[in-house]
Amino acid sequence: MNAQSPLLSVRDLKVWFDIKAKGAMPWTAPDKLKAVDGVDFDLMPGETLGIVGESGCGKSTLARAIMRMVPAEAGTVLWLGDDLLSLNKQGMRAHRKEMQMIFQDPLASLNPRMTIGQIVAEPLKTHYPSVSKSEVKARVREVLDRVGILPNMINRYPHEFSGGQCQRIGIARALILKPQLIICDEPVSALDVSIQAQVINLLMEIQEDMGLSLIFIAHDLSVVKHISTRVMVLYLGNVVEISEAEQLYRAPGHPYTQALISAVPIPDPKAYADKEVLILDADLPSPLNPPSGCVFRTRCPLAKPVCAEIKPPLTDRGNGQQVACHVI
Ligand SMILES: Nc1ncnc2c1ncn2[C@@H]1O[C@H](COP(=O)(O)OP(=O)(O)OP(=O)(O)O)[C@@H](O)[C@H]1O
Repeated sequence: MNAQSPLLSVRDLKVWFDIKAKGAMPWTAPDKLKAVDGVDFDLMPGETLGIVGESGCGKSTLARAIMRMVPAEAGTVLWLGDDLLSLNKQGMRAHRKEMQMIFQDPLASLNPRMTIGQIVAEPLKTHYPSVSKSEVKARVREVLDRVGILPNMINRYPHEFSGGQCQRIGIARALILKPQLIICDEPVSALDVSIQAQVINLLMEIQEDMGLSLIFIAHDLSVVKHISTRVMVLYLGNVVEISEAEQLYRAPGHPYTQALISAVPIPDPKAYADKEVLILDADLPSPLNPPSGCVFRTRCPLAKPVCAEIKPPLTDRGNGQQVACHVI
């Protein structure tokens, strides 16, 4: 067990969006779309937490709520002891430089009218306006070099780079403020498989060199396996499992994690004959009207009556595994 204090502690975080039904009268109250509905987790210094789950389960919304890019309905986000959700703009600004984010579409996240030198320098200039021009230039060259972009490219524009290079530039922009946490929201989903591995290896090297913590969001379980210390599985805005990565892949606890793991392709085609693939038959319910009790129960092959009545709490099962399930 790690005796250090967490860098980040998220407790009962809820992000609900107001949605007006089509054709609803102006005076009718909006429905609540529960994108994130009571998420708890800790992130330790130097740890990489993978977050996985189907499209629409709330991964990006969770990341954006931590960064205060969307407002939370309830909960706390303790960052080095301060609750980010109760800070004013100025208080939040002081912490923003400690936590950075990189996004899925590398080209779209870079301003097309700025050179890559200007893009990478911008956060440094914004947070430290008194830093000299020569110091900014030196830092920009240093971080570009660190991510494998030649410093003589500094005056080029984003469209002159490939997707993988644009993601490296995004990483350099995140690194220039020497953050303690980088939240990576599907950073490799838009890249070719061969380039994905290069970007993941780069993130792992940087993480180790700088002692950074990473939150790494992906659809693909095989992507997070390589990079994560622990993996958190989300389903309809709820955490169903948080486990040490090795444990999660070897012996997934929650029936939903078991289904996700069973669907991961394996390199040896002969092994497919013995591989049992669990198919989730019913459709993903709407977060506008989530099932009562356990949100997974409508697709769960093991569901019992209690699952419709009581939401199962996330409980420690030993071996670094926490699972929210009445049955397992
Ligand atoms: N600004 C918004 N207004 C209304 N609903 C939203 C908003 N942002 C997200 N949602 C809804 O919240 C739910 C969670 O979305 P989110 O993008 O966080 O999921 P995700 O797991 O990141 O999905 P993906 O893997 O496709 O990116 C979805 O039902 C989505 O439609």
